[in-house]
Amino acid sequence: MKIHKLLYLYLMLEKFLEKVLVLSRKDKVFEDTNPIVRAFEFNENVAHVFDDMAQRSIPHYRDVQSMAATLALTFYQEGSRIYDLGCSTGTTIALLLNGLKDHNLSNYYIKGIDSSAPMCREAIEKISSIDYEKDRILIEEGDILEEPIENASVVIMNYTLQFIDPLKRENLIKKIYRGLNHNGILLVSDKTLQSHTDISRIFVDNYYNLKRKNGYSELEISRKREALENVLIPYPIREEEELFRICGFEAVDLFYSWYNFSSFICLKKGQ
Ligand SMILES: C[S@@+](CC[C@H](N)C(=O)[O-])C[C@H]1O[C@@H](n2cnc3c(N)ncnc32)[C@H](O)[C@@H]1O
Ligand SMILES: O=C(O)C(=O)C[C@]1(C(=O)O)C=C[C@@H](O)C=C1
Repeated sequence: MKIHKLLYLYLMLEKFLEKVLVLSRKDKVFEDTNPIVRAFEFNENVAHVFDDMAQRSIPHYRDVQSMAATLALTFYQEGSRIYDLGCSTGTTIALLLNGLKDHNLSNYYIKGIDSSAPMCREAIEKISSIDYEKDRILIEEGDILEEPIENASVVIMNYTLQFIDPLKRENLIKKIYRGLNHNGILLVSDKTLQSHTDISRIFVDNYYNLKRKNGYSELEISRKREALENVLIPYPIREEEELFRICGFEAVDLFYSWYNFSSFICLKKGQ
């Protein structure tokens, strides 16, 4: 066989394998071919397809990630720690790492914490393809309610606070406030409620339209809604802002908002 024919076959095979890999990582957790999930969990099945799930279920996921990384780099203090609480597959950490490298910052320490072992494995695999000093990043399987926060200039908690027992949220935010250096920030993204139920309903309708547009069926949408009941507990935006304020943050603002999803920046002011 001629060499160019062999090369062509090789390229076709590579494309085919790429497609198989992408398809195997497609979120089918709530499809009718799979057993019903009663209560949503970040288990092996979810971790394996989480990147696809997040991109198709979280509005403007990539934009929020990149805005959070930009803000983190703006407030990062040389020699301090950056925490990613509920780091899942390490997407934010990978972005941060690339940003720190672009800015020639080398004296950093990043800690990603997640209570799901399969998520931690995915995160470790994702960042393994990036060149960095190994002792500058730690991905730890642990409970963010238990883990200490120390010498932090940036704490990121994207789409994680919504999964924490509401009775434990205040202590967690107070602990983060105490662990932050002055002029440090907490970035939080969550699904939120509006101040009036009529408006909340319309925003949720728009959210489900986005899921339909992103390829989820009615069955997948309703199965996931049921599985998330009492697992993901959203707060009204004003209440979430108030929570950050009563825990000490002197300045609280939105850095991103899309119908029923909001991203907050909370600043611990200087002395
Ligand atoms: C929606 S995902 C977060 C997504 C991720 N931050 C991102 O932006 O791609 C929520 C994560 O929080 C983790 N989680 C939930 N409760 C936790 C806890 N108490 N301690 C640590 N991780 C927790 C879950 O295992 C899950 O990986
Ligand atoms: O509320 C929903 O239906 C979602 O799918 C949202 C959401 C989230 O915001 O974390 C829930 C679980 C997954 O982690 C991805 C997206």
